[in-house]
Amino acid sequence: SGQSRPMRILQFVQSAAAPGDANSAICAVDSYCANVEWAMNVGDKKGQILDAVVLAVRPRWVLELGTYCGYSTMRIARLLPPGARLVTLEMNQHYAQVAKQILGHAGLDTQVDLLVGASSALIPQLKKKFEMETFDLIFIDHWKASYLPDARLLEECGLLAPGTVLLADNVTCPGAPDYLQYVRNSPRYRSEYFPCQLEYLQVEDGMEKSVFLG
Ligand SMILES: O=C(NC/C=C/[C@H]1O[C@@H](n2cnc(C(F)(F)F)c2)[C@H](O)[C@@H]1O)c1cc([N+](=O)[O-])cc(O)c1O
Ligand SMILES: [Mg+2]
Repeated sequence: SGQSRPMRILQFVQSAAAPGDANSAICAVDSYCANVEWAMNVGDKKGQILDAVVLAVRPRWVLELGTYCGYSTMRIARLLPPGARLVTLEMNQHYAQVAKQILGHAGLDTQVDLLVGASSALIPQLKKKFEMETFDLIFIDHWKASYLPDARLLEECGLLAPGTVLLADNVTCPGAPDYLQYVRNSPRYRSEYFPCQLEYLQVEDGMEKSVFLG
C-alpha cells in the first residue's frame, strides 16, 4: 500500500504514533525504517548527536537543507526554545507534502516553515522573507554534491555569523569530500568530526560540526 516509500512511512506514523507526541512519531519512523524498509532519515544514533548540538546551541534561528520525510525536522523542532523558528528546504513537492503531514501529526508544524524549491533560489530570499539576519544552527542533509556550493552561498548571503554552527550528515557515507576539505582547511571554520553508524545499518558514517568564525 502507499505508492511511495515516504507515503508508506507517513501511513505507519499515522497508525502507530500518538497524535501530538513528537517522540512517538520519531520512534515510529525509526521502527518502520529499521524493520520494514530502509530510508535516508538521519536515524536515532546520529539523531542523538543532532539533539545534543541543538540543546548546546539553543538556537533562535535554524535552517535545515533537505527535509525528506521530516524526521530530522521533528528531532530539531521538538527541542527548540519557545519563539525559535526552524526553516527547512525541500525540492520535491511530494516529499514536502508527506513531511508537512508527519509534522502535523507530531504537533510540530507551528515551529517549522517548510519551503519547496531549489536552495540556490531560496537561500538568497531568506533574510527578507523571515526578516532575520543570521542562522544560529544549520543542519545539512540534502544532495551531497550541494553541501559545498550551498555553504558558500550561505556565506555570500551573509546568513552566517561568528559562532553559527553547521552540522553536516553523511560526510563519510555517502560522503561529501569537497565540503569536508573546505571546512577542515578554511580559516573561517573550526571543524570537528563525530564518528557514528549510518542510519539503521552497521556501516560507518559520521557528522561534521563546523563553527563559522567570521
Ligand atoms: O542521498 C542522501 N541524501 C540526499 C537527500 C536529499 C533530500 O534533500 C532534498 N533536497 C535537495 N535539495 C534541497 C534544497 F535544499 F535545495 F531544497 C532539498 C531532496 O529532495 C531529498 O528529499 C543520503 C543517502 C544515504 N545513503 O546511505 O545512501 C544516507 C543519508 O543519510 C542521506 O542523506
Ligand atoms: Mg543524511
